[in-house]
Amino acid sequence: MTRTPVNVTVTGAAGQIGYALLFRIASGHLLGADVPVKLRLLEIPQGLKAAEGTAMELDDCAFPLLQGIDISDDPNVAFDGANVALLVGARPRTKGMERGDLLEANGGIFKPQGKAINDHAADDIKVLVVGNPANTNALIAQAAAPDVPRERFTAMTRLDHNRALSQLSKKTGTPVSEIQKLTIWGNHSATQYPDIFHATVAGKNAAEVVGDQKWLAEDFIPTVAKRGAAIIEARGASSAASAANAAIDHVHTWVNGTAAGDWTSMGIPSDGSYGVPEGLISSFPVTTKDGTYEIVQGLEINDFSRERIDASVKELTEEREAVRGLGLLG
Ligand SMILES: NC(=O)c1ccc[n+]([C@@H]2O[C@H](COP(=O)([O-])OP(=O)(O)OC[C@H]3O[C@@H](n4cnc5c(N)ncnc54)[C@H](O)[C@@H]3O)[C@@H](O)[C@H]2O)c1
Ligand SMILES: O=C(O)C[C@H](O)C(=O)O
Repeated sequence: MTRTPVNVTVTGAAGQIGYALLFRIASGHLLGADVPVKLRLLEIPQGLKAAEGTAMELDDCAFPLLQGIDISDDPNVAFDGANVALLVGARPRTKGMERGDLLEANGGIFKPQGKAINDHAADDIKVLVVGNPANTNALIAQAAAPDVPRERFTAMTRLDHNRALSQLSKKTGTPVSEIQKLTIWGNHSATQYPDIFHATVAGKNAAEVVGDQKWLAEDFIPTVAKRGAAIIEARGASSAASAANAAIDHVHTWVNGTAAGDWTSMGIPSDGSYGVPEGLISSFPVTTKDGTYEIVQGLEINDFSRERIDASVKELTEEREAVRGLGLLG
């Protein structure tokens, strides 16, 4: 193994997603079975001891690809030389907290982290924001990193994409491996729109195979969009292993490419495609190749889809206005 190790920074490393994520990164699932990695773990001071415990366990796995683990509570150290950054740590919403308070609290995390990425990360840095509200946190970090190409800041909607695949698989009795071209549009929130109109199930149009608009509107879309809340209700904690799995999928696809004839969903800065205001970090159908991505163009958007995409984009626009009002975008 002669390759230079890839530096992967993970924030919130001592949290539950961090615990589900780090072992898979170290075993080669993020970047590939032949790519050595160095882990940089960022935590707040209270989280450092638990992060050290996780690092001890990582050592005890003797992963051949893992070439070092550094732990810090200083973003300038943790992002130094980072090639991939997974921003997982965020301020959760607590009782009595208004949406504006949540955005402001997260601004206090993602603005300095964006600046540290700007000042210290490697030139090829790729950023995935997982911590909620993921799309707007990504926007805040991006705004604080003017020297980094803006398309390197992405937000995670791959968990929603995977949830949609699984629901459609169950409904149609088709393995997920035979479902392609699903799309999540908009925000990683209850307003997101999982779109099956362009999807195929064993090569046939998914909406036609399902043939049940009522199921689509009243079952599929709310089940996918509210799945995060349903998991919290059932587990007493938000999704962790599935979120970590989706983060692995997101970066792996970004770096290694989408399969021919398929696409994935990523929260990315809009270029104005499909009427999504330029600059919003919104989920789109994308293809990836050689570490870059492109929005799938030319899809026909019917009225049913248009209404739902617009509703989610409206929410994103309001979030952007709120953080702009808090001075977090400049
Ligand atoms: N986008 C998605 O699909 C998706 C899915 C699931 C969860 N999430 C979000 O991911 C985030 C993390 O979830 P979790 O279950 O791991 O939470 P958690 O509370 O178990 O862990 C969060 C960790 O982040 C750390 N942290 C807080 N502020 C930090 C900072 N400034 N720098 C570094 N670390 C910091 C905390 O100490 C904690 O260890 C939450 O915001 C959650 O809502 C997103
Ligand atoms: O943490 C949450 O609020 C839910 C999470 O974003 C999820 O989709 O599982």
